[in-house]
Amino acid sequence: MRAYFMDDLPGDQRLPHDSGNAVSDETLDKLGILRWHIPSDAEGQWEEQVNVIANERSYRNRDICLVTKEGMGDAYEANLKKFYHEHMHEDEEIRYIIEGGGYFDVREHTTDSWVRLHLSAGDMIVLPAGIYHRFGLDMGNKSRTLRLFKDEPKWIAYNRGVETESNPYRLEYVKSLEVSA
Ligand SMILES: CSCCC(=O)/C(O)=C/O
Ligand SMILES: [Fe+2]
Repeated sequence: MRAYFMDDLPGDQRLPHDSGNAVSDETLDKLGILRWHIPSDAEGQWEEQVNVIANERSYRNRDICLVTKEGMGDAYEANLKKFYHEHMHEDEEIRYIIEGGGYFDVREHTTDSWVRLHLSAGDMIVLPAGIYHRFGLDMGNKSRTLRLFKDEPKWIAYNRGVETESNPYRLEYVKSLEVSA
């Protein structure tokens, strides 16, 4: 996984948009982002390692999300738009990339700039509840991603806005940033 500040220049969102400023592990830790690399081998041994993390962190449910034109059919364009719209969730966003790749962009709170996390096969991340983020494909146009959940699989996105600013999970996340500052 590579982490860097985005350049915010116009152009295809699937391009790297790399400003050349890398983001340190310390910054990612402060943002509350957990990350691992577990090589995605054909024998499926990766799943055993993912299961260890899932058990430790009580992730009881899972599904696979295939983000491709073929996988999503008529819903493809609408889903891509939805995923790339800045939002937060009331649960952690736990993702393991089985195949392909993509960008998880997260907001760095002190500057409100986008930090781009470029994930490829074998990368696993946990985004904390309440963090503003978005997801987009890279130029490979494909991601097969394992999604883990503490409870039943669900996907509820709260788009950034006045109302979401007072969401209790957002407030709790903002408070956690103050404590770690
Ligand atoms: C690659 S998983 C689909 C995108 C998603 O679940 C999400 O919440 C993006 O922020
Ligand atoms: Fe999300």
